Amino acid sequence: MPLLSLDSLSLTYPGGASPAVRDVSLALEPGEALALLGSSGSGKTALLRLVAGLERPDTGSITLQGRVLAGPDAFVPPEQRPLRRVLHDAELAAGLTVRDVVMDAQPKGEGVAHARGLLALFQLEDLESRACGTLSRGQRQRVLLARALASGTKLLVLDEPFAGLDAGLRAALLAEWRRVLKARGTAVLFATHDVGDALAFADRLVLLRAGTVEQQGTPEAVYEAPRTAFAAYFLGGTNLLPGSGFGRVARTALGNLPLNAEARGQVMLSLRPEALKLTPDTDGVAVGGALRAEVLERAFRGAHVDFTVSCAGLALVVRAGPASPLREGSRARLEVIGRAEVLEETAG
Ligand SMILES: Nc1ncnc2c1ncn2[C@@H]1O[C@H](COP(=O)(O)OP(=O)(O)OP(=O)(O)O)[C@@H](O)[C@H]1O
Repeated sequence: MPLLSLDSLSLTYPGGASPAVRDVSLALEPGEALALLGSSGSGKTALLRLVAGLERPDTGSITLQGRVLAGPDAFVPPEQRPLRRVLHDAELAAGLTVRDVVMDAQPKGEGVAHARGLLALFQLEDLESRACGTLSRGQRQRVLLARALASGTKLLVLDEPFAGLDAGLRAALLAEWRRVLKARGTAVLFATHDVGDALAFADRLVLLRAGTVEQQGTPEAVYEAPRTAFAAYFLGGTNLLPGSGFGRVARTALGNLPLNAEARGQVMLSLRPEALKLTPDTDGVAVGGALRAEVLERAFRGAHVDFTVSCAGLALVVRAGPASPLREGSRARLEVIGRAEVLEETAG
């Protein structure tokens, strides 16, 4: 049985032109980390507020551990819901020390060793005697997370939990925190607009668009088989390419391409930037299955470079290693080295 289930939830804010949440259904298993992923205004916070009991749904129901928290005939107020939340309005008493905040949130009987373990997890040991009012935003966020986890709750509801944490700390914290949540069997429902955080931290993700579920599944499943162009673009960018499917292959402007699924007739394909390979074309002679291309733009992104190239009448984004010698105006050879993903929609 799922720990938490949302069934056909809808919410329109008073004065709202359109619903913030429309007919959303999802389930969270015990110990699972589920990301609500979406751009600004897609309904992530509204969904978390519904689960926390800070909003009442217009229709639909919310069930936690078999108990209906919200529905046509039920509404459990926020303070009686067996979950911990860290939303944007979360506050910390300015005068309390970091250690006291975490100690106060622990179940009775847990001692200072338990609190220190949590402080260490969130790299707060050096700050344990500091008053909360003197902390930076990122430090406060870590205290809020430690406090939420201290209670031993089975469900955490978190809005942008990693916002305000710098990249190094974020990567270390994400991995370590995930390990601890798994060991404790704590489930997390968290909102993020950051694809990297969702892919790294979540067991499953729910992609939201204008209050509705665009697609849900494991990060791998959604990344490898996006159903729509929106999903493909949101999860890491892509190239859209029309084609004509005949089984596991489609005829396209780039030649016959292998597909991730069966397709017949006109199809729209998503071809990831990493499914394409560029090599410098020094002698102007096309070899093998390579196509001629010209580099229009080069965007250096640290770990990789994104090239926009012109090829076969298309503008394509191709990802390459940071050491690639290609520059704007370079001639190149382009090869397709990965599979194209078949989208459900036929228009881009
Ligand atoms: N109190 C409110 N009154 C009216 N409309 C609201 C209210 N709060 C949010 N909305 C609207 O509901 C929709 C969903 O908002 P929500 O805060 O859930 O988005 P979000 O995905 O969390 O965005 P962000 O990433 O910017 O926080 C938006 O169109 C927003 O303008």
